[in-house]
Amino acid sequence: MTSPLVQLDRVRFGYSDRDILTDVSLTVARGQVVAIMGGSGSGKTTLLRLIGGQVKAQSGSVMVDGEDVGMLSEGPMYNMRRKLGMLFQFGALFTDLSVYDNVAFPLRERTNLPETVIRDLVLMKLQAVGLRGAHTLMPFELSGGMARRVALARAIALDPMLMMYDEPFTGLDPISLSTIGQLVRELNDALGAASIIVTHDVTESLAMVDYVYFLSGGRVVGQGTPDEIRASSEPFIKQFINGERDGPLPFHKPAPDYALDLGLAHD
Ligand SMILES: Nc1ncnc2c1ncn2[C@@H]1O[C@H](COP(=O)(O)OP(=O)(O)OP(=O)(O)O)[C@@H](O)[C@H]1O
Repeated sequence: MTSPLVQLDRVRFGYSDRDILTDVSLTVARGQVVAIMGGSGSGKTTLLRLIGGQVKAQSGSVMVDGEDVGMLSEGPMYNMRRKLGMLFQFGALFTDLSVYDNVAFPLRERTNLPETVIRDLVLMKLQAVGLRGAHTLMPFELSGGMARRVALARAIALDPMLMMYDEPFTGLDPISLSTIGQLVRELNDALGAASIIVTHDVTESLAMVDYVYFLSGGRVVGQGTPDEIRASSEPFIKQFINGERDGPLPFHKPAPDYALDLGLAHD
């Protein structure tokens, strides 16, 4: 059996004295699309940053394509990052560059390919997201959904082996949202890559991912295939799936007594 493309083993990470992830283990196999879900501030984006090598685990290991990301020196780290594609919620396009030049940007920055080859690659990537016909447009001429698709074409320009998406569905109308969801799946399969999606969008992601991890309190508190997740009786997973405001994940952050805080309490 080949080793997983991404493997986190008992990872602990915190900012200064505050632990964000206390003990996280997960794997992403080649070909898989995996969703990471969890409440706000549960450390989902931090997890992507650990995989991308922007931050280092304080204990445990983060392996990507057989390499321990926390141990890489500058050169090997650069080479590893070159194999990653990232698309963030506000991964804005360069507003003064055309759609074409936005997608060409990483190819010009990171390769020595001649312009004729870059042209073919840009048009192929735009074709893959259905926007070859929009290559002369400027970002201000695009709808939100189109802009997201161009950003997606730019993120896959270098044929990454691992795509990471942070809230790719946020702020999109239902049609654009499902288009992006299907594209994430199609591009993953066409590239022979693996993809990790951080999302709150349960319905959309269960329709297109292979596996889901739920994060809470610095740990993985639930995991499974979409069918297993839908059938789960775990209170945390049910709260998430049903969009219940209160449950194991409390709506209220711990706070002083309300009446006391409002100055209404009497002795
Ligand atoms: N650079 C930083 N320095 C200190 N604390 C940080 C830093 N970045 C994030 N945090 C804190 O770490 C915690 C986890 O943040 P993270 O962005 O990983 O959560 P998240 O699950 O992605 O949240 P959301 O769904 O709200 O985006 C948050 O409480 C956040 O305030």
